[in-house]
Amino acid sequence: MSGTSLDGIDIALCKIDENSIQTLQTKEYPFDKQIKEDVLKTISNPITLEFLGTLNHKLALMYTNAIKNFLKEFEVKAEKIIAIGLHGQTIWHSPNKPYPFSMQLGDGSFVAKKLQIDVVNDFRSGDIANNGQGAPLTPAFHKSLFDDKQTAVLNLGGIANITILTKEYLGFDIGVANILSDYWIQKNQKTPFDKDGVWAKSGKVNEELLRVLLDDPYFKKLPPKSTGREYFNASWLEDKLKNFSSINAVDIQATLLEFVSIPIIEALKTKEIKRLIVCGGGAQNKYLMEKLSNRLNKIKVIKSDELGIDSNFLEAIAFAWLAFKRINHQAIDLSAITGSSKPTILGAIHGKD
Ligand SMILES: Nc1ncnc2c1ncn2[C@@H]1O[C@H](COP(=O)(O)OP(=O)(O)OP(=O)(O)O)[C@@H](O)[C@H]1O
Ligand SMILES: CC(=O)N[C@H]1[C@@H]2OC[C@@H](O2)[C@@H](O)[C@@H]1O[C@H](C)C(=O)O
Repeated sequence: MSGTSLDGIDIALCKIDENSIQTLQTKEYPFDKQIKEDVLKTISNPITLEFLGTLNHKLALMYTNAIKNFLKEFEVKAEKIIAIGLHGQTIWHSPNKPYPFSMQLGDGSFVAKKLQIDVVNDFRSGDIANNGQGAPLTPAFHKSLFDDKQTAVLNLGGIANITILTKEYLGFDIGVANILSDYWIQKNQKTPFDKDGVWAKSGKVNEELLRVLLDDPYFKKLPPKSTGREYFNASWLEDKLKNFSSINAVDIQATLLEFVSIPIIEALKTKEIKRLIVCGGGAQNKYLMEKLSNRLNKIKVIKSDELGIDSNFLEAIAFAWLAFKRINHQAIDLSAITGSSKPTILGAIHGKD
């Protein structure tokens, strides 16, 4: 799994059967800096088809090398692995246009042939073909793990997505998690992210800017809805900041963190939920977790680690599960989440031979 944060490649080795999933090993590998630049360039600039094809290959090579290292380090033979669930790198997600699509790069055939392991990728196109958003897909996995009717699961990656498991089953992309605060701290403090939310905590929320950020039409849309870096990105933020040149950088960071938490609180306030299980890198942000706990005072906010699932790897584990579903020809019903018209077998198989 490599997600919208472009911060690493998460690998999870899982043993899965119909009724259980066991995670045997996990490890994060670095995301190549030049490839990260190429992905960002692809999202924000016109590029040639040659550039796109080359990036498709470079990502495949990076994933192949990471998996090779993983197998070596944990002494796992390729022939022991039934399949790799390869999310790929989302470069454009456009589910609402007349010709909808979601594009993930990282050539699956290349990875399968080089590693001699079957690969499942392109998990989102089938859902979109059946009139769904193509995202988020992990709610189906959250439901299989935690379905006790009083739970919500929150992923705080680059984008934030929620799964609500009450009498109603709901899931959608809430909005931004770390994309904008990562950008802002990289620009102003030259560090990759705001560790534990310390910088945001030292600033003061600017209510006027907050109102402008929250005024974006995405927050007024009803689910099913999904979004990504092609919408919430550096240009989006810089555009909103045009009339706020006098605010201190640290106060902008504080406002961005508040901007992350408010739509989460809004999404949960009318729901009958007793616990919120948080995963994704943002679960490590102590200040954000503190804020959520304080504001959602009737809801117990925990990290998925407390339930035995490493919060940094829950998405990677989900894609192993999705690959299991594809290999076993099992359709997944995401109609309540993505708005798809029927249960769909998600993913494309690239054989090792
Ligand atoms: N200790 C920490 N304190 C604050 N933030 C953290 C910490 N550790 C990680 N993060 C944040 O988590 C981000 C990475 O999250 P994650 O790996 O879940 O994203 P992703 O999977 O790429 O995104 P998505 O789920 O949108 O595809 C980092 O970019 C950083 O902002
Ligand atoms: C198009 C795309 O890559 N979407 C990601 C992104 O990252 C978080 C959120 O936006 C979610 O919708 C999705 O990822 C997870 C794995 C999902 O499909 O559930």
